[in-house]
Amino acid sequence: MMKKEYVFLLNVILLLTCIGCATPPASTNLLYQRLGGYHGLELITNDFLLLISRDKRIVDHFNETDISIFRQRLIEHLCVVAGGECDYQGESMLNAHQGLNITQADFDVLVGHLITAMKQNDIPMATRNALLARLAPMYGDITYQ
Ligand code: HEM
Repeated sequence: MMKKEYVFLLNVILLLTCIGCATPPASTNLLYQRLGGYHGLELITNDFLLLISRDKRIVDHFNETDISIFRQRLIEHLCVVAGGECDYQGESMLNAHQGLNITQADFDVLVGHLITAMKQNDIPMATRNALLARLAPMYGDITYQ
């Protein structure tokens, strides 16, 4: 494993020691609930970050990233996208990814890891696809053309 990947992985592992610290916001939304609610999204995001940390094709994009903050923003963002009552405090997808030179291939790799993370948490295909359908329109804002 390369040093940068190792550091990223170490950060993720350290972070996972604090799982369950946040208070889950209440929500009645169906997709959000089908994803396991706030705790379900925490588990999916943890697995998602581990998969990213082990993937040398994309891990370098996150060299400067504070994994703890990134994890929290990801959970909040997925929560809002799924219709949960979270307060997303991050940037728009356009602002967050502008200038990062994210290719369409990078996007596909990352989405593949999200699918794997959902599978690892026993999220059924219909639910996985429902979330992906809500993320797909962000494609143009995240990748550079
Ligand atoms: C469906 C696709 C994606 C979603 C939903 C997503 C979501 C997010 C969110 C919520 C943030 C946090 C923004 C903030 O802190 O203000 C973020 C930041 C970021 N994303 Fe993405 N992203 C996606 C695709 C990608 C891809 C394909 C890459 C590169 C392989 C990528 C790399 C980054 C990086 C480097 C940051 C900045 C992290 C930092 O603060 O250092 N993202 N993304």
